[in-house]
Amino acid sequence: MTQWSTLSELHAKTRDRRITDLFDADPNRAEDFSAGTENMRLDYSKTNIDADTRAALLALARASDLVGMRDAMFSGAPINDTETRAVLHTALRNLDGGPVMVDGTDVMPGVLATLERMRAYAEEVRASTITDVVNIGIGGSDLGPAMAAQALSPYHDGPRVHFVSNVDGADIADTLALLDAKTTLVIVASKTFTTIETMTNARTARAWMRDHGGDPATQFAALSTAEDKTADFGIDAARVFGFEDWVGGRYSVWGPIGLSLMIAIGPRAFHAFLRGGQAMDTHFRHAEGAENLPLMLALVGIWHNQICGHATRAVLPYDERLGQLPAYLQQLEMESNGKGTRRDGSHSPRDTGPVVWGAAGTNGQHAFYQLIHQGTRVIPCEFLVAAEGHEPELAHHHRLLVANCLAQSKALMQGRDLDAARTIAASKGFEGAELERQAAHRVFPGNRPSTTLIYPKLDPFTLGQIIALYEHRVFVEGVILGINSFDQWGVELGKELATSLQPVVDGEEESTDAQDPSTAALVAYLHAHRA
Ligand SMILES: O=P(O)(O)OC[C@H]1O[C@H](O)[C@H](O)[C@@H](O)[C@@H]1O
Repeated sequence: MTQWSTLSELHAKTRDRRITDLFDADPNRAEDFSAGTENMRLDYSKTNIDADTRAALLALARASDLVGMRDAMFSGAPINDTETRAVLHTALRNLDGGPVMVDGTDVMPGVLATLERMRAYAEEVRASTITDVVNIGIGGSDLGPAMAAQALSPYHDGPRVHFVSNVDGADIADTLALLDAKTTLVIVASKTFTTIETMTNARTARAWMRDHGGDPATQFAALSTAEDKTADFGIDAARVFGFEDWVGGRYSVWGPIGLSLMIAIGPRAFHAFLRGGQAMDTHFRHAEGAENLPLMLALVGIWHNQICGHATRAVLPYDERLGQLPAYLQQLEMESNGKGTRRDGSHSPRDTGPVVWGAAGTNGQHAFYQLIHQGTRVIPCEFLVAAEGHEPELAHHHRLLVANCLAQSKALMQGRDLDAARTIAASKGFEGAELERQAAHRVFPGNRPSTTLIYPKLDPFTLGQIIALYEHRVFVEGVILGINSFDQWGVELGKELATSLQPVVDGEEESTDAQDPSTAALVAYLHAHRA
């Protein structure tokens, strides 16, 4: 019997049991079903996982050759095997970890030299008259630094940073409207330096700077693997920060793509951020079985998605400054593991990466938690919360925030039964059939699973740990599912069709028979309704 069928059988046997009964049976459950590093704790005790399930999940990981794949990744083997590339974002934070070989060459001297150039340039910008930095990029060249810049706003002591990603002119127009071209630095962030949204925004920013008294020759920098293309754009090599194709876009915040973050928080804090990522790498490589945080987070994910069949997972940071974490994780998780084809070319026999969504608490409570508590679908929830905030004078806010976070996972687990609902309805003065009807609306099924990641404070080191934790979680899930988590062929078709549709939308080419009738009708509407 395979590990998958063992797990399905365990699920069939245990699906109706209450999580609260597991706590009654094991007074030590909260400890037994938590994993941690020295400063961070992942509590997965409020799930339906028991010792047998966990053992079967760990056996599944072992049978997937997780250790072999993990070692292959860290050692620079070309595990991105549809693009024949190594996967070495971990090298960007391998500050004192020794050589990392790709094709017989140690990449660490180059990584450290680029980091030193970034440091020197960041210091130069921070000491200059630059007041604002605009990072123009999209996808992995935007979501990481934008999320991290918001997460670490208490550490900002440099110029203000802004992020422009959307090709919708509204994005760049609204951003530039606030800025002085003479004191603005534009950073064009694009791994390929061909992405149409980014290049369009970069050209618009360049024209704006010229027209408003700035100097694009000195006030533009570039972050890219394509240094020839940055030269063609007219950016001096002194302000080009390169990286190699073994850094995937959605894994790139640790290197040059993090330059805007480094300018905002300073090289020391950026260094602490890298140290946090490195600490999680060390933990991931050495912590055994159930002690291993990324492994356990991944196995909880596999249990909920592939075994229990819950199609989505909600990421719910009770940390306002992690408000962009769900969007960041949407790319990290869904672009990495949202694939139906396995490494060997076969179709996956089971569902792969789940839909990831969410928003910062407590705001979500007043919007979509209704469905999480009483809807017909079960949505595993992943809570994140810090023991301490950054505003000591507002510690009472933080205590309220934490109380809400803990209350939600407790409510999801415990629910409220019909008797309790009847008591509430009776207290409102309802009687008879109306009492029964009113009570039915006040029942919470409960038994809804959640995890809680708790950490001391959202400082640069901790943020580094959190991001690396999720990166390795995605890696583990990908290995278990047999997926290459490091390519993204699914974004190609839309890009190609956008290129061929552009002249039709522009009106330079007729909409031909090659166009499906729906698209042709939409194009006709566009042409009829624009000035
Ligand atoms: O950094 P760039 O080359 O501009 O790419 C930006 C983004 O666009 C692509 O479509 C990919 O789906 C993303 O993985 C990537 O992060």
